[in-house]
Amino acid sequence: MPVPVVSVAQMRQWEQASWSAGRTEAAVIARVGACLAAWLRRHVPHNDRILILAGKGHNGDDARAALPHLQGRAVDLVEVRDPETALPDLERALARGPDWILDGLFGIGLNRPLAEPWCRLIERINQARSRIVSVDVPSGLDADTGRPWGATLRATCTLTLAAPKQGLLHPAAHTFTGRLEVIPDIGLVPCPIQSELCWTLPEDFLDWPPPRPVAAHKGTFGHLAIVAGSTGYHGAAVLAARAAQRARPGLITLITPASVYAVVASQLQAVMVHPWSAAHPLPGRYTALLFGPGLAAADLPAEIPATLARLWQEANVPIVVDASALDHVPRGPIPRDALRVLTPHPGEAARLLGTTTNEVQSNRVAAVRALSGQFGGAWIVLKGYQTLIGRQHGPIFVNPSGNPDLAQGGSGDVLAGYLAGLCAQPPLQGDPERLIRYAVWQHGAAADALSRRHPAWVVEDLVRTLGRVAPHRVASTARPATPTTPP
Ligand SMILES: NC(=O)C1=CN([C@@H]2O[C@H](COP(=O)(O)OP(=O)(O)OC[C@H]3O[C@@H](n4cnc5c(N)ncnc54)[C@H](O)[C@@H]3O)[C@@H](O)[C@H]2O)[C@@H](O)CC1
Ligand SMILES: Nc1ncnc2c1ncn2[C@@H]1O[C@H](COP(=O)(O)OP(=O)(O)O)[C@@H](O)[C@H]1O
Ligand SMILES: [K+]
Repeated sequence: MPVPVVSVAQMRQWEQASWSAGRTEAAVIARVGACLAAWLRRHVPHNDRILILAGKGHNGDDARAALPHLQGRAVDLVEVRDPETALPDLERALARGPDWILDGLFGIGLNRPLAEPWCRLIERINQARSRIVSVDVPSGLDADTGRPWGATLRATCTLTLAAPKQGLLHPAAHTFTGRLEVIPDIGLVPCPIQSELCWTLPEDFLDWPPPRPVAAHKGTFGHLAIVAGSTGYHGAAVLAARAAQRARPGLITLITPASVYAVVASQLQAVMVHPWSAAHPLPGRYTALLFGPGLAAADLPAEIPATLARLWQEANVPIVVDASALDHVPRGPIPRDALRVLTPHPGEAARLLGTTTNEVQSNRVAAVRALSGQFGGAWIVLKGYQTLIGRQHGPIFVNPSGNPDLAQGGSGDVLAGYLAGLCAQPPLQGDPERLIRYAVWQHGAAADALSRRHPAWVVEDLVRTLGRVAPHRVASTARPATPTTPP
C-alpha cells in the first residue's frame, strides 16, 4: 500500500491513534533504532566511522536506539541537549573524522526558529564533510513548509519515518533532504489518514506483475504499435522499441517515417518495423499504441499527427503519448474506459498549459490536475525528480525511485516504451494505476541499480537493466534483521 504524505499534525494524530490502540512509544523507538541500524549496515562500508548525534527529543531517542544494533562498527555517540555545552564533545568526535553522521538532533518537534548557538552548531556539522543521514527530517527544517528554521543540516539521505512529511517534498527542501527514503513500518497502527498525495513504495509491487500462466502464448500478451522516430531522431524510436521489449508484450510493431526506416530497422530484430504509409497508417490489430519518441523533425509526414488525434478520440485500446507528439493530442473528452496516458517533462507540461516551467514546478500537483482536466481525465505522468502520477481527480502518487543520472537524453524515450509495452498486455490492463506506477518505479529503480554499480552508465545500459529490479530486493532497505513485533 502506498503511504500518504502527511502534515506534522496528521503525523501526531497517527501517533495518538497508535498509543490509544495500545502501541507504546518505547516499542516504536526501539523498532526505529533497529531500522536505522539496518539501513546503516546495508549502506555504510564496514570500516567507515559513524557519529550518532542524539538530540533532546524523541528524534534523539530514535538515533540513540540504533547504537545497540551497530556492534562491530566504529561508532561514536554525542548527546546534544544544549548546543554550547555539547560543542567540545562534538569537536572531539568530528576530529576522529566520521565518514557518516546519523542526525537525530530535531525531527517533527522543531516548532520555532533556532537560536544562534544551534545555528552555529548545525553549520559546524555541515562543514564536516561527512555524509549526513537524517532521521525523519533534516535537523533545522520545518517538516510542514520545507523551509529552514534558521539553519538546517544538509543530508545525503533522509530516512523519514512511517510516511513522508509534506515539507520534505517541497522544492525548497530538496537541497537539505538529499535522497528521501521512507521507513514505512515502525510499529504504528495502520494509517488512519487520507491524503491527496501518496508515496509509492517498492512493497506495492511485491505481487505485481502477476506470474505468467504456464500455457500462455504470445497472443496472451498483446501487440504494441509504436509510431516513433524521424530524421535526426531515429534513436528515440530504437530506444523506445527496445525498452518496450523489456516489458515483454507478445508482439511489437514499430512504424517509422520512410526517411529513417532503414537505419531504425537495421537495429532491431524481434521488433517488426514498417515504414509509415499514409494509405496504411497502422497495419495490424493492436492492444496498445505509443505515439511520440522522436516524432520531431520538420519533415514529419503530416498524416501522423492527424492519425494520433483521431485514434486518441476513437480507439478503445490504451494510448501513451510522449515528447513532441504531446502537441498533437486533442483536448476534450476521451473514450470512456479507454486508458490514455500523457508523459510530459515539466517543459512539455508548461507548453501544454501555456505557462512556464517554473510555474509548473512550483505547483506540480496543480499541473497534473490541470493537464488531466484539459485532456479528458487522462493519466498524467509528470516526469522529473519525484515524478508525479495522477489524474484530474483521485490520489496523486509520488515516485520515489530514480536519480540525477537519469538526466540524459533518451531516458524519457525508454520510459515511454516500457510503459507502453506493459499497457499492451491484456493481463495487466485491469489495474492501470498500478501498471503506470510500476513502470515509472521500475524505470527509476533500474537507474538506481546502475548508479550503485557504476556511475558512468548511459541510456543503452538503462534499457538492459529495465525490468530486472525485483521489488522485494529494494523494499524498505531499512528492514531490521530480526523483526520486532509490536505489542
Ligand atoms: N512521538 C513519538 O512517540 C514518535 C516520535 N518519533 C520521533 O520523534 C520525533 C519527534 O519527537 P519530539 O516530539 O520529541 O520532537 P524532536 O525530537 O523533533 O524535538 C523536540 C525537542 O526540541 C525542542 N525544540 C523545538 N524547537 C526548538 C528550537 N527552535 N530550539 C531548541 N529546541 C527546540 C523541543 O522543546 C523538544 O525538547 C520524530 O521526528 C521522530 O523522529 C518516532 O519515533 C515515532 C514515534
Ligand atoms: N533528478 C532526477 N531524479 C529522478 N529522475 C529523473 C531525474 N532527472 C530526470 N529523471 C527522469 O529521467 C527521465 C527524463 O525524461 P525526458 O526529460 O523526457 O528525457 P528525454 O526526452 O531526453 O528522453 C524521466 O523519466 C525523468 O523522471
Ligand atoms: K533529524
